[in-house]
Amino acid sequence: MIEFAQVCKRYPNGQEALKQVSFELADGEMAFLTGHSGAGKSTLLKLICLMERATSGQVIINGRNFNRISRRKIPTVRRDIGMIFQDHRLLFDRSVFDNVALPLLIAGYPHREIGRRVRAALDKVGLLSKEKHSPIILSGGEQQRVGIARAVVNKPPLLLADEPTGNLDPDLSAEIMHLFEQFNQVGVSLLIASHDLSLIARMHYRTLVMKEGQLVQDQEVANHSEVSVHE
Ligand SMILES: Nc1ncnc2c1ncn2[C@@H]1O[C@H](COP(=O)(O)OP(=O)(O)OP(=O)(O)O)[C@@H](O)[C@H]1O
Repeated sequence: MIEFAQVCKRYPNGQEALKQVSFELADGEMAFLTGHSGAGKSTLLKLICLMERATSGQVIINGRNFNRISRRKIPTVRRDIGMIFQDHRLLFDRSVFDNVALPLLIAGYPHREIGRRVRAALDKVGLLSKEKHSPIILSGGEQQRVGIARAVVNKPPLLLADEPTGNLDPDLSAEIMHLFEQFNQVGVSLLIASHDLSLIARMHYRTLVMKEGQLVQDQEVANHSEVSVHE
């Protein structure tokens, strides 16, 4: 699903955010990405959703070489990737329904199909009864769930989350993680960037650790082995 081979990212100001990063995430796998602030987690996710381009190396997502995707094709490619942010980036002057419908409107889905899919997504995150509300009156956890419904509404095979529980208390964070696990159980691949080491430890999933732009540890949970990438 995700393949990084010797990926480097240097921003125009000279900052080297990723240095020779290589890893693979299999179809249907769920993994965490962690590391200190500035380690390169967001940059890595941005390369996967084509918000940024690699300076060198290969980024291959779902069999497609992202180095070769033209600007014109970016919106089409992004439809296969759901993105969840810490600040959820909801439109407060639109209803919950309209926020979740946005990706489908942009993709040109027919009206009736939009209604059906939005309600299915809201049902999955437990917010069907709030479709007419403005997100501004919802709690932080509910707002995050609206963001998740928006990310999954067109059923992408891959979900990326950047600090999805950053503003939430432990119970709400666990709820959001449980939702992610449910998507994973039906075959969705997930890569979740998080600072929350205690939450990650409780979850027992593969964890990629970044430090100063390098992938320094790839901790597989299945066999409890720890692989040090850079000795
Ligand atoms: N658009 C940009 N232009 C220049 N430098 C950038 C840009 N975006 C990020 N950086 C730098 O690249 C490095 C990696 O940043 P990145 O946001 O990927 O880290 P992060 O691990 O996600 O950090 P945090 O946990 O604080 O979000 C940092 O030194 C950051 O200052």
